[in-house]
Amino acid sequence: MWRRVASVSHLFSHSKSTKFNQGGSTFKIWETITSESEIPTPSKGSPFITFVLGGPGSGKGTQCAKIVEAFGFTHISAGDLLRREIASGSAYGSVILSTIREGKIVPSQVTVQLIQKEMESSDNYKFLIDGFPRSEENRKAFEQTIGTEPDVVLFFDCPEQEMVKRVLNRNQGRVDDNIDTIKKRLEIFDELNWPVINYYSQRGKLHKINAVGTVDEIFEKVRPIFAPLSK
Ligand SMILES: Nc1ncnc2c1ncn2[C@@H]1O[C@H](COP(=O)(O)OP(=O)(O)O)[C@@H](O)[C@H]1O
Ligand SMILES: Nc1ccn([C@H]2C[C@H](O)[C@@H](COP(=O)(O)OP(=O)(O)O)O2)c(=O)n1
Ligand SMILES: [Mg+2]
Repeated sequence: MWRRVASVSHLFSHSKSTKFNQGGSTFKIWETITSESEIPTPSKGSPFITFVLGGPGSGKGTQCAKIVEAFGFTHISAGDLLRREIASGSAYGSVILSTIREGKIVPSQVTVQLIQKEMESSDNYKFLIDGFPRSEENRKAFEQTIGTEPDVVLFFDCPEQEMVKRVLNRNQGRVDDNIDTIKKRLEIFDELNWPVINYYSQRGKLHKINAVGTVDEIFEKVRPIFAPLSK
């Protein structure tokens, strides 16, 4: 079991918006991306954290379900937590809903606090954090609040055309699964996610996976990454 001692209940009351400052650069430095990083050995005294990155419809959630089944992780989907917050009628629900509908990113303080609550209430120590961090602001807020970096970062690399096709066929009644919002989400992904991908690539933590193929074919590329872990 993993529990963090410090409280972050101050986050909402002290939260302030932070402007993204990417300077227009997209950091598409493929040469630095490795898929052969060694994964550290997990220990039950500290959390073992995997971030799962990829554009909308790249198959993050689908592959997370397979990883949970095979390797016993707890799946924390940032998008699911935000949708749950909307459905619960929380004070932040309407802001979260309009942000998601516009294809934008919810302020990091909100998302990180929801993730932290999930981690703290889990008896597991192996976490898959899906759809997070989506920006450098997300990444830094997690590090500052949780006080740790991920052990492994997966990046599902999928062509835009394929992502659009999958999202339009997803059929889960999501407010952001329509062509207008998808276009905005892809633009924001391109602008804000690449710096995060580049950051973890440089730190030797990134595993880039070609996300085209059947679900099982893709999982066979994921499996060896976690093979050193037992369930
Ligand atoms: N390899 C795949 N090939 C075709 N469709 C897929 C594949 N993986 C997932 N899907 C489908 O594409 C849609 C998006 O997948 P999902 O896992 O929700 O992606 P993400 O979480 O990255 O947005 C879902 O309807 C899912 O069933
Ligand atoms: N770190 C995050 C994750 C999701 N969100 C918001 C914005 C995203 O477009 C929506 C949906 O995210 P989700 O991960 O469920 O979306 P996909 O599975 O990639 O299609 O939630 C966010 O603001 N910050
Ligand atoms: Mg998803």
